[in-house]
Amino acid sequence: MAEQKRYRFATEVVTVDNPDDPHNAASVPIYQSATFKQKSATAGGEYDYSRSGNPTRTHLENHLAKVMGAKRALAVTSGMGALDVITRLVRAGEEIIAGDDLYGGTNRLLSFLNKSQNIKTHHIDTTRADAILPYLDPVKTRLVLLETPTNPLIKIADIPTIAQYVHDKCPNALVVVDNTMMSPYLQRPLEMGADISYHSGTKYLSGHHDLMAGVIGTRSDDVGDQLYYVINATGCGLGPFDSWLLLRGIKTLAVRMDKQQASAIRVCDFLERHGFKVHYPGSRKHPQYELHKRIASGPGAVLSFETGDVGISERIVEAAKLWSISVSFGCVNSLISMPCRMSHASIPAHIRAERALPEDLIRLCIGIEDVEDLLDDLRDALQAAGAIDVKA
Ligand SMILES: Cc1ncc(COP(=O)(O)O)c(C=O)c1O
Ligand SMILES: N[C@@H](CCSC[C@H](N)C(=O)O)C(=O)O
Repeated sequence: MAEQKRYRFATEVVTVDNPDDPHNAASVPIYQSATFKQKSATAGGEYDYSRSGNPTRTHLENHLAKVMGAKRALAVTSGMGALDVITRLVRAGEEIIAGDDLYGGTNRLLSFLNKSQNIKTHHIDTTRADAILPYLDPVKTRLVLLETPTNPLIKIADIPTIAQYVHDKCPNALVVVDNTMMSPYLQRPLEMGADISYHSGTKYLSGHHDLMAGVIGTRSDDVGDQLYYVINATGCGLGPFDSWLLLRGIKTLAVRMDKQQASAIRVCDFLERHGFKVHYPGSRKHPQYELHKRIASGPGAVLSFETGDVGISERIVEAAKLWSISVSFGCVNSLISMPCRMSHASIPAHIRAERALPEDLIRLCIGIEDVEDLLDDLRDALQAAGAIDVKA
């Protein structure tokens, strides 16, 4: 059979294959059904029960596998659900290695696994690839979990080098990359040696903050089967309506990201010109600017910055009008937040301090509004909070 022609990402992501539809529906239908009838007691079809599989979810998963460059993709009810499924491949007594800057909910799940199942996580500085070497144990290490860029300090991990170290020393360990902040449009962990790449589909993949979803991609059939087993056993597969919404949302990923990223570069430049310390891999001042450029095709649209004073940061966030005060990112609307008070509040204050997470940090998620309006609103908020003097 002739090989199917592959197109560039922006074409592949908007082209959802649906060749078997009896009516040639242009949009994949929502199979809003819990059960599927059988022809006889013994002749089961492809689907019997939506926990085990649903045609809308299958379409989504096939499409995700294509755009992620995965052998198999699986869709579940949230990003945390995705990590829960992945960590169920770890047994009591085995170990995880993860970053020391990472999403608060991820930190919470790793702490829970430590307390409830004796699965210890070593938190290391993932900006230095060789920092992992002393912790790699061929018997104990089961998962190496990387966020890059990290949430919220936007630190970069060298995925290919770390994956090489792990696979050389620990053949049974899986390298897992949380690719939420970049999306498969900008960064492709499975092509750089990661075994599993996962996303909070709540963010860029869907793009509109109208659903919760988690997405897991793997380049191994065996790992895919193990993950599917957990999803069916625990019942966290994504429902048909949310699968449809995600399938619809993902079609515009490339255009959204191009626009959001272009505006984020402007916002970063604006903040740096006003003297703020900005964390953004699109800035030449970012200590890992070159590394990020090697492993990703763009800096994305999330940045954080420091003001030097928690009170000033609170005033900035509260003075913004166009930027909604909200957790999450990846939405078409622009968001502003204080991670230590919001998305990362579940990390105990003393651990935030140990890991040097600045309490005054403000995180911005840049949406698709007119960038001049975003800059005007940010300028007004900074001015109202006394963080800049535009007349000076
Ligand atoms: C980097 C990152 N990974 C995973 C998650 C978890 O995703 P969800 O909220 O969809 O469970 C989040 C945020 O929630 C996140 O910021
Ligand atoms: N109350 C939630 C907070 C979710 S934060 C969502 C997102 N990942 C972000 O970084 O903003 C919780 O406790 O999990």
